[in-house]
Amino acid sequence: MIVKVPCAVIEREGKILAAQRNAASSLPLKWEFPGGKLEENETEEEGLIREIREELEVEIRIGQRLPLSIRDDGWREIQLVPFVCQLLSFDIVLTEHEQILWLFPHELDALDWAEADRDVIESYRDYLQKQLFL
Ligand SMILES: Nc1nc2c([nH]c(=O)n2[C@@H]2O[C@H](COP(=O)(O)OP(=O)(O)OP(=O)(O)O)[C@@H](O)[C@H]2O)c(=O)[nH]1
Repeated sequence: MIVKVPCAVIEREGKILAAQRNAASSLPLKWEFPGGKLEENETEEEGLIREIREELEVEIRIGQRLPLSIRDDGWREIQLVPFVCQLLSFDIVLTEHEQILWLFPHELDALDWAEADRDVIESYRDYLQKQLFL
């Protein structure tokens, strides 16, 4: 079974939003990019907008799609689909996560990320590097 999970690399003033999963979830207290599994007939973008509303109660604008990061759970393949995003509203309310942090890209490595997210961080840094030469 393949499970698509769009997630948001949310940028603000040069920093990125990192979110800590709650203690009762799968991958408890691991850090991730907010997002979640798609519902039936949703596009990746629709699903991501819905998840960010549910989890953070904010609106986002979706930008560049980054490469998939794939994780084999044993019984399912999680395909993490990251998008670079901007906030359109700023009053974040955490409904599911333990806490969030805004970190500069070089600070991200210090957190205990979900395994699939390490590749996302790499892809995001590549993306930033390319932006510099546009
Ligand atoms: N939202 C999100 N999920 C991630 C990331 N990295 C990663 O491995 N995942 C995994 O992708 C799945 C996303 O599911 P979800 O957020 O919609 O819901 P969930 O925790 O109830 O899922 P689950 O109980 O099926 O594991 C989870 O299994 C989660 O562990 C990430 O950066 N963001």
